[in-house]
Amino acid sequence: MGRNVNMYEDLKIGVLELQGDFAEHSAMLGRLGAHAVPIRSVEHLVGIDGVIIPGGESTTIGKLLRDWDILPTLKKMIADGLACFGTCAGCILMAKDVTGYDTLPRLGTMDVTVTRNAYGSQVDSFETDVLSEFWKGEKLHAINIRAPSIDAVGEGVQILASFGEKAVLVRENNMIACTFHPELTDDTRVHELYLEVVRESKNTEALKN
Ligand SMILES: NC(=O)CC[C@H](N)C(=O)O
Repeated sequence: MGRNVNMYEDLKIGVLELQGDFAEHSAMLGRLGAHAVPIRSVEHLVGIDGVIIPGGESTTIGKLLRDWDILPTLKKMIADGLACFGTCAGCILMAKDVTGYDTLPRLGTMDVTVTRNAYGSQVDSFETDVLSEFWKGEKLHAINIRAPSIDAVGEGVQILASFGEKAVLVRENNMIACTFHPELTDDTRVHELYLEVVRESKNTEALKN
């Protein structure tokens, strides 16, 4: 489509590799020319321009984030403006409120309320087209695997795509989250949007210094 893939080659994006579909995120970043940096310990966070929290099992990823002592540092970096993108379990880990799972160790940086497994169990996983307000009503194909739902969003949260009454892709300042899995499709739009958010937060950071 005439896109210059090298436009993101200066960006180093940490991909949390504790559990889940991190490899697909790294592959997507590679397609867009950005560098994927595996994050498995707190030292790996040094020098990254953004971070991706993949889909998987939020209870497992949350526990490992806590037990491997990555959680407090990463949480602070995101609160201080590091661009963060979470898909599915990643969205759950970013949510301030998780219905019925108050004690789930998580980042809790985004002003949204989510419910885990909102559409049922693994066998109820489904694919559908959703409406993307952000891309002016163009369709976005959403793969939902034991997906959470976003039930409420705070004032500072923009809804970028929705499915029926539910927001499925949201942004709050330096954070974006979705309940589906764009990394499992050929469509690079959501990752490109994220890399633009990374670029913006990097520029804001540069202005501060
Ligand atoms: N595909 C996914 O990331 C599923 C999320 C999972 N149901 C959880 O609660 O963590």
